Amino acid sequence: MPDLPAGFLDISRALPHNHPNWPGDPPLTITPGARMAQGDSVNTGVINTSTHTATHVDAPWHYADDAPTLDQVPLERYLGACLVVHVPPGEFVRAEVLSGLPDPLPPRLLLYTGQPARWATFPEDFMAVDPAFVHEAARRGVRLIGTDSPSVDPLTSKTLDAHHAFLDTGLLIVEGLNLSGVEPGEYTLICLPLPLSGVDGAPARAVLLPAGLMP
Ligand SMILES: N[C@@H](CC(=O)c1ccccc1NC=O)C(=O)O
Ligand SMILES: [Zn+2]
Ligand SMILES: [Zn+2]
Repeated sequence: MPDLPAGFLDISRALPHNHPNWPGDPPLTITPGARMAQGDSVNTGVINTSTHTATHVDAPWHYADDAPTLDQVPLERYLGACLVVHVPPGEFVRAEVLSGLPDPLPPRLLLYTGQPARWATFPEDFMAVDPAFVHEAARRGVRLIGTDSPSVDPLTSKTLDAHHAFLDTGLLIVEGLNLSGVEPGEYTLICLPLPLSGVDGAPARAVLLPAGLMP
């Protein structure tokens, strides 16, 4: 029984107990609740997670105290035409990656930087995004950028220059995608953050559909 209909791709990271998170953030935990084996009428569980676990979206409030929380971001921003781009190795995703790509670009850009499908430990060595890339993508019509990295800024950044470029341009961020095995090209993105209110972001289930299946 296939997980998804033909042509659909799950680009979400699996969420096992103790999934590693950003240094200082607790890992995802899934702990038992009720157990039928102990006489309860049902089995239940309790999930404890960072808003930034694995595949997740950042609301602008994550990086600006006067910016929208997740419930204030229209869901349609996470749904529709996108372009998956394979990025050459390096420390930062640079604007040169966009040369040779269509102008205007599709409204959503998903960056595959080579991150594996599973993080056994937190990937401290990941590609961040150069703020100039964000500005050039915005100039060419992009409204959302997703990455397989756990952040658009380097692990040790205190100034969060990339996040602030997203704030300045109004682009949205998806981090921790699982783009391993996804061919470059045009698709339709369905990215559904948990409907939490008053938060800085949320874990999301993201899939790709063949291009054109949605307006
Ligand atoms: N995925 C997050 C990582 C992050 O910034 C973060 C996550 C949890 C706790 C602290 C964080 N950042 C800096 O302290 C992000 O880049 O948006
Ligand atoms: Zn994040
Ligand atoms: Zn972020």
